[in-house]
Amino acid sequence: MSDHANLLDEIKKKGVVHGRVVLSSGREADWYVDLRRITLDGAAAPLVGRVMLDLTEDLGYDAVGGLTLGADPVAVAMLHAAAARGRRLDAFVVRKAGKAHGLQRRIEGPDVAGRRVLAVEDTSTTGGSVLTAVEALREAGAEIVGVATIVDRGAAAKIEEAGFTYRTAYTLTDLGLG
Ligand SMILES: O=P(O)(O)OC[C@H]1O[C@H](OP(=O)(O)OP(=O)(O)O)[C@H](O)[C@@H]1O
Ligand SMILES: O=C(O)c1cc(=O)[nH]c(=O)[nH]1
Repeated sequence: MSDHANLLDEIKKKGVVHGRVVLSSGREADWYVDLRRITLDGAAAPLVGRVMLDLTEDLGYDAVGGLTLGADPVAVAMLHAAAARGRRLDAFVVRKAGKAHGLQRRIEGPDVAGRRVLAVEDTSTTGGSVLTAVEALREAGAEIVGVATIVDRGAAAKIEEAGFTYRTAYTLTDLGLG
């Protein structure tokens, strides 16, 4: 089976949780896609790196990251998958709020100013989190080549309306939830 098919199996097996939940936006839902159980899973995380690289390879970027925490292991998986392919890819972490001590950086990691970057998320429902990351990246002087998620939970229109190229590895229909 392909990496894409294997990762879909892993998400269905380990990531989908049924039950009443409150989402990041404050909305309520009857199921949750817990992608941390995928991006931090020793078998699934390497698939995440390769699938997300394959999905976005044509966009031409040399740094990847997004709003902590969901985006962090996605970006790190991509960094390692790229290294395994002989390609240099840096990662960064966008803090939810600026830090008051130390170097007081909002975006941690190698500098993004003037670089072509990809903004990632594990999943996106309203697009609010990833668009917050994109705003911080723009303020820091990065050029955002696109936005990519593992699972789109309904944010595609909002992200595209904001003017970004948007890619997702899986839709809710792929997961049997659409
Ligand atoms: O598209 P949105 O409506 O913004 O929702 C999606 C966000 O929700 C989850 O993170 P969460 O806010 O739970 O925070 P965490 O990553 O710190 O756990 C997920 O990782 C996305 O970042
Ligand atoms: O909208 C969210 O907060 C959200 C939905 C979901 O399915 N998974 C997740 O991690 N966050």
